[in-house]
Formats: sequence, C-alpha cells, structure tokens
Amino acid sequence: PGAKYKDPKQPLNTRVDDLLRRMTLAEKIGQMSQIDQENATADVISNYFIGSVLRGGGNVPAADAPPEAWVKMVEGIQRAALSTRLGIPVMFGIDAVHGHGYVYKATVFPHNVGLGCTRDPELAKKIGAAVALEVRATGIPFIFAPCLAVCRDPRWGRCYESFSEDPKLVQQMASIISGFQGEIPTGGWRGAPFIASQHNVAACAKHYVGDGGTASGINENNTVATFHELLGIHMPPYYNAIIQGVSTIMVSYSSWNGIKMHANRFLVTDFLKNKLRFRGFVISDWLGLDRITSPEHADYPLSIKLGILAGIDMVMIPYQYVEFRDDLMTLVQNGTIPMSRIDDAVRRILRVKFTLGLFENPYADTSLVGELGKQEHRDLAREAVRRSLVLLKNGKPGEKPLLPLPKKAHGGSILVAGSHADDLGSQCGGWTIKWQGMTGNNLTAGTTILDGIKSAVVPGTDVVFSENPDAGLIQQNRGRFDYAIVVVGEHPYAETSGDNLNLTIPAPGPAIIQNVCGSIKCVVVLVSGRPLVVEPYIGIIDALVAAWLPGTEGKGISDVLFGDYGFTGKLSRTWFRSVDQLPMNVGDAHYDPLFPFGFGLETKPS
Ligand SMILES: OC[C@@H]1[C@@H](O)[C@H](O)[C@@H](O)c2nc(-c3ccccc3)cn21
Repeated sequence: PGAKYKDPKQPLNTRVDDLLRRMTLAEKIGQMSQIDQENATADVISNYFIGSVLRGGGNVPAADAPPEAWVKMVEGIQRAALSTRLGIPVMFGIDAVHGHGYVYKATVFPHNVGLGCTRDPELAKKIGAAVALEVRATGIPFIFAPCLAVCRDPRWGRCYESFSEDPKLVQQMASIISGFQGEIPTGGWRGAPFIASQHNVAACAKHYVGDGGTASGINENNTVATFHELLGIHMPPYYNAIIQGVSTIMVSYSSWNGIKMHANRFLVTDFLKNKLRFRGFVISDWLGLDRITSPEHADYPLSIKLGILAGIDMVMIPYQYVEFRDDLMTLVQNGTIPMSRIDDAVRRILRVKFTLGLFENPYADTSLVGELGKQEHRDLAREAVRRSLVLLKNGKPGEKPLLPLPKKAHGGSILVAGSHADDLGSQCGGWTIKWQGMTGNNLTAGTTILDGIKSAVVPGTDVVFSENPDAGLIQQNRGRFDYAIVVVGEHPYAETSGDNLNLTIPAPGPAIIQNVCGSIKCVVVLVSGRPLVVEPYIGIIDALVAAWLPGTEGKGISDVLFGDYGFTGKLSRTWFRSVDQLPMNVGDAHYDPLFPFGFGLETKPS
C-alpha cells in the first residue's frame, strides 16, 4: 500500500510521524525554508526541497494580472515541489492584511485601525471569510494576517495595522482569524492549527510579541516593559488567536528589554509553545534572523543558531537559501542544534500542511476565480467603511449639526476639495498593489470618495471639485456653495517609512482646511492611518470625520455623510492634543486627550 503519510484516512500524527522519519536532514531544512517568489524557480524549489514561498516585493505576475495569472504562477511552484522524492507540497504565503491588497481588482477593506472602530467581532469574521475566498481565488492557501499589534504610540508607521491601543478590543477583533480559517468547533483541541475547508486559509498572528510597544513608536525598535506589562498589554490577543486554532505566528523584529524577539527562547519556546501550548508553526519575519545582529547578516551562523534555538520553525530567509541550508546543516552536524529541535520545527510545519489539506489539494480550485472582488464582498467592505467612520465634531457650539448633509443643495452647488477626495490609492493606504501602496486612481478597481459624493447627491445639485482651491476664488464664490467637503490626510506608507514624530496633516491639507473652512460651512474628512494634529483647526471646522484608510469602497463614506446610514463608529485609539503627550493611552494616569478612546458622535439615518 502507499506510504501512510499519503493516506488521508490515517490520523494526523501518524502521517506526520511517518513522513518525518523518511526525511533527510536536507529535506527537513528545506521545509523550514521560505523564499521570495523572485528566486523560486523550479530548480531551486526541487533542489533545496523548499517548503514555502512568499510574495515579497516582486512584481510577477504583473500589478494588473488577473486571478488566473496568480493561479498559474503558484501552480508552477507547486508542481516543482511535488516533483521531489517525497512530494511534500509547498505553502505559498502573501500579505492579505486588508483584503487581498496585492491583487488587481481585489476588494480592499478598511485597514485594522478603522475596523477596530466598529467593535464588531462578527463583522471581523465575515470580512475574514470573504478575504479567504479572494485569496483562494488566486490559488494561495496562507496569509500573513492578522496583525495583532497593540499599538501604543501612533508615531509608529504600522499603527494602522493595529486594531487598537486597547488589548481587549484587539482580542475582540482577533476573531477575524475564525473568518480566515473557519470557526473551530467548540472544545476543539486548543492550540492545534485548525482550517475548516478549502475555502479557508492558514492565518498568521503577528508580530509576536510587543511590536506595538516600541520606544516612540520607532519601527523594529525596543519595547521596554515588565513581564507583567507585556502580559497585560501585548500578549492577550495571542490567547484568542491560539484558542481559535491559528495556524502560524510570526515573530516581531522588535526587542523586549533589549533582547531581540527573534532570539528570545523564553518567549517563543518556554511561553508560547510550552505554556500556551501553541502547536502550529512559528515563522520569522523577512531577514528576521539576519537582523538579530547589527549590522544585519554580520554573523549568519550565529543568527541561525539563536533563531532556531529560540524556537523559530520556518525562516523567511528570503534569498540566502543556499547559505541558510549550509549553515544550518553544519550547526546540526556539529551538535550545536539538536535534531530534536529540527524535528519539532518540521513536525509543526507538516501538521499545518496536513491540516490545510495541501497533500490532497495542492492546486487551486479554479471555480473560485469569481470570488475576487465579488460585489457581495464589496458590499461587506462598504458596510465596514460606514461603521469604521468616527464623527468627532458636528456643528460649532450653539449651531445646529451640519451632518447628515442634505442631498439637495438649495444654492445649487457643493464644493469638494482636498488631495484625498479623488485618490483611490491614498484611501487604500499601504499594502495595496505595492508594499508601500500607491497614489492615484489607476492601481485597481474601486470608488473614490468623490465618486461616492457625486452618486449620493440628487440630480441638479452641482458637485464642484477642486483639489487645492485658490483662497481668492473661494472668497469670490463663497455664496455659491451651500457647504464644502474637505478630504485631506496622509499618503500611503508601510513600516519604517511611516514612522513620524510630528503627526501633522501633510501639506497642503492644513491650507485647504483654512482656505475653505474659513469661508464656507465645511465637513473635514481625514484619511489617515492614525490620529493626526487637528487642534489648531478644530475651531474653524464645522464637522470632522475620521475615515482612517477605508479601502476601495468609497461610497461607504458618502452613505454616512448624506444620512443613508448614521454614524456609529467609536475611536479605537486616543486622539491626542499634541504629540508631546505621546505615548498616551486609555487607562493612563495622565490622560488629557482631544477626543478620548471610545469617543464618537452619532447621527440617525435621515
Ligand atoms: O511581507 C512579508 C513580511 C510581512 O508579513 C511582515 O508583517 C513585515 O514585517 C515585513 N516586512 C518585510 C520587508 C521589510 C523590508 C524590506 C522588504 C520586506 C516583509 N514582511
């Protein structure tokens, strides 16, 4: 009869044990290797027994490739893996962190900072399930999401990837994992990876642990905290992830009290694997081992020794797969790294692959291509946009509320101004088509905020759009406009490029606010990954809406501005007065925000 590991009727552990004992050291190290797709040729995959490939910065297939092209690319990689002696399928991973953002015409959902403002775990689950279908439409079974960072300082360039500053809210929204992977049956075996079906994907809780607590929000820096603080603030979401059967956990670049997380055996092995009983696999971040030393890659054998002995199971190498294989082989052969550690890593990786059903279904289900960007998913994203918006001001003191706006302008015209009114890329933010995101309207299929406004007003109401209107012109025409909608904010960024110590609204935002709101009743819609400095302008603004990074469904904003739906969102983060106050989080002794955590005005549907 065929080998036991190939028999789906065999118990999982039997399959794992049967396969493991057949593997050579080179094949085991191969399974622990994740390489960037740019160097994932058939020869490399088969000669190095590569276990996983990721979509890194590359651009194959093209930025406007259809799902079929993604399926074809992943299939080629898989075919090479299945041609090896043991035919262990490869696992392709991608950052689907707010929908399948890298893929042309995918539904792009609000980034996590906005989802946190909905405070709705059930919505998070629905989004996770929709994203899983869109990812599977491209033949990919593994995503590097969700980010469970508890961002404690909005100066961090990745704060928008965090659901909240409050660990309890992050724990609630971690339910997105049950959408990605499917809902674990109650009383499911805690800690073991769970994936319900071929319409689900393996998720990755990241970045373990304390990524959102670094000094001044400096990316990849040091999180100073007692163990009690670490457990109280940054660890809780991982309990929820493990209970839901999260398949993988990614280690953070950051350090805890000066110790690199990628070299932290106490937290990765003693605590996560032994105490919390996590039984999926732990993956490094990109060049995570190399960055244990400074300069990075200064002593790769040392990096590998520290990282693997800390408990890392799969290494996102992503290019040095020859050096990694050679150095790790040597470290095992000279006894520095025991074979038992290698076997633990490979056992965990195989457990996830068997649980994913990869051995039975190594290739895409091409009947799913229609799931990509499906209208039903766009409608769900539009609902998420509506519920993520936070109304911070609605009418000046003693004046009646400005929102909801009338769809019919009695003076005949409304003015829409600002750099972010008609910029799909900026409303999506980072991790969209490109790692750093893009500006402009040609990156993918979606609806800008301006599009939404135009489709919301009644015929006869003239929408005048001027990205950066001249102050004089506004003065001359001020009587012409019933009100103005000013849409400004941040341009896309990701990771370190988003680190920012002043958090001012980028120019020409402030000038546009002053020019327009100084003359016309205005609602300012802020498109940003985090709270920004608004106190200097709050007096001249009639209404202020935090829209975060809403994604492709811009109509979600006009739905609420014009009263088809009421504002319900509540701040997932404290809105500071000045950056001098940072870090400042709900529960702090000295807490003097402009708008507190949980704040949000409400309106009724009109
Ligand atoms: O995209 C894979 C992972 C992603 O999942 C992690 O959340 C993130 O920390 C990350 N940074 C890089 C990356 C950083 C610098 C240069 C090139 C790539 C790669 N990655």
